[in-house]
Amino acid sequence: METPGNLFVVAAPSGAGKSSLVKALLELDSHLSVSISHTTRKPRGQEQNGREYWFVDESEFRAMIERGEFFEWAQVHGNLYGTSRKAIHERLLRGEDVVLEIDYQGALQIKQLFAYAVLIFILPPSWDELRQRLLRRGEDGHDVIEVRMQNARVEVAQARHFDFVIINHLFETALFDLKTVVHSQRLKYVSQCRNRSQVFAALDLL
Ligand SMILES: Nc1ncnc2c1ncn2[C@@H]1O[C@H](COP(=O)(O)OP(=O)(O)OP(=O)(O)O)[C@@H](O)[C@H]1O
Ligand SMILES: Nc1nc2c(ncn2[C@@H]2O[C@H](COP(=O)(O)O)[C@@H](O)[C@H]2O)c(=O)[nH]1
Repeated sequence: METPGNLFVVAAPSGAGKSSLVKALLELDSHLSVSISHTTRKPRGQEQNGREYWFVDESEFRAMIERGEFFEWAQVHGNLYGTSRKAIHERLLRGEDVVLEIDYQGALQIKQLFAYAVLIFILPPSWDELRQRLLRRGEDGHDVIEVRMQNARVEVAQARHFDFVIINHLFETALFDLKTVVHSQRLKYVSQCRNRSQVFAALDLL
């Protein structure tokens, strides 16, 4: 069996720029792929089923929970989101590196399962800039933005549980920081291999 690939988890308050950073990272790094989550949220304008998310209704999502199909799931901003086993298990087993773009609750669940996962938290430079980014993105209405701004206070307080914190002020600087974290983890990879296979064996994932 290959040694399981690296698992990177990127979390941030909504609007801090994690999707933009991960997208730019994927364009630079062909060894990395992103996990597609399931959500009960309705698709935004250009979003497509199976590209940004697998969009499902609540009964389907809850049936997946019952069947134990998620590595992690959480309620975020009033909707359900989860990472299915199917989304990442095979790829990790093939030794591929995978990045999850999920909230802090999911990130902490993943760390419990995969101790070697690298948790990265993206911070906005200020509350004001966070609100401006949500407004400029133009995808969410006023009420949704207010909920996300309130939740951001709770989310940012969790940054201390993460392995790395990156401030996304200048986009190119933050992208450089993210690339550096990914590369440094790959350098550590060899010493962790045995431990990693043991984690997979303990979870009956082999
Ligand atoms: N460094 C930056 N400076 C200015 N604008 C930025 C920066 N990074 C991202 N943005 C912009 O901020 C907006 C929010 O970014 P993005 O959608 O990537 O956030 P997110 O954290 O993934 O949010 P969500 O969790 O809601 O998906 C986008 O319009 C993006 O272009
Ligand atoms: N715990 C999980 N959180 C997830 C997952 N996929 C996305 N998310 C987080 O939800 C919010 C809102 O996302 P949006 O696309 O509606 O703006 C954001 O923090 C995402 O990171 C998941 O599978 N599990």
